[in-house]
Amino acid sequence: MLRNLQVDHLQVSFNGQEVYTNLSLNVSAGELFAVIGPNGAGKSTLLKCILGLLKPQSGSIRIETDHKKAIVGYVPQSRAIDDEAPIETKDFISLGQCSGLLPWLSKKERASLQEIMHFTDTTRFAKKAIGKLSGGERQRAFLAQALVRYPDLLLLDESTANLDPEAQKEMMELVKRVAREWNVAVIFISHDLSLVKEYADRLMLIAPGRHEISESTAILDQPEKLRQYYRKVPEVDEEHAVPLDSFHDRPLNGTVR
Ligand SMILES: Nc1ncnc2c1ncn2[C@@H]1O[C@H](COP(=O)(O)OP(=O)(O)OP(=O)(O)O)[C@@H](O)[C@H]1O
Repeated sequence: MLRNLQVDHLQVSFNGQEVYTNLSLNVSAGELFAVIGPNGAGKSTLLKCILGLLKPQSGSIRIETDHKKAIVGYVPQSRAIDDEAPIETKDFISLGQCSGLLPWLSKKERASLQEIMHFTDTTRFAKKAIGKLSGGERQRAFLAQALVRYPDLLLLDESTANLDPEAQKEMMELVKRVAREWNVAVIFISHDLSLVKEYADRLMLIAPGRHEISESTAILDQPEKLRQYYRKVPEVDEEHAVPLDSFHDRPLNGTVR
């Protein structure tokens, strides 16, 4: 389990252009932390630094867990997949495991694959080619792939951006259960402030040259504050909520963790 993600005094620039000069934050187990801000603010750059894909000019990132090596799951916005890619969804999800494709999985890995596919409701299209899935189904498959190793930290980069409101909410309900029931720390980037208001515990607002952390989502009700970050303030729609029944009864035992 994650004890703490600590980002200290991060400085990142590209070709002499500063993205941030001194960015610090910490996220704890079980928390849903949102990162919001306009295009080009540096949101994805932060996730890339946490994933270790990008080396900051200075600063540090510590992922403290109660075991040896932190496991980080990542769900992208949407990734182009060849329509004809000859890989079934179950094999695609299985690629998130250390051993890769299904035939090589250990008994324990198979059990966790089965559990995660059940939890994410991907079992129903397990045999369908990944390239033939709808946008919503594909995002579920990406989420499942990010979960099969039971991550300590889950990063979502606009992972619900192309989904309809109901599918967005279904995905976020799953993510919330992962956070609360497994004590996983979640950082999610979104341009949908209604979704952020509904799901985030805390958030970071970021724009070129400035950022701040808010301890609650109440800041989203302050247009004058949002105007400091957005040229055009996105709407926060209170009526965004879509009722969901089916996702609350799906068990998530984590027995094979
Ligand atoms: N590899 C790179 N080389 C040069 N510049 C980069 C690179 N990656 C990001 N940038 C620049 O850094 C800034 C922040 O980019 P980033 O992708 O983190 O923004 P973002 O907030 O995620 O934007 P969006 O909401 O559009 O996804 C942008 O000005 C971008 O052009």
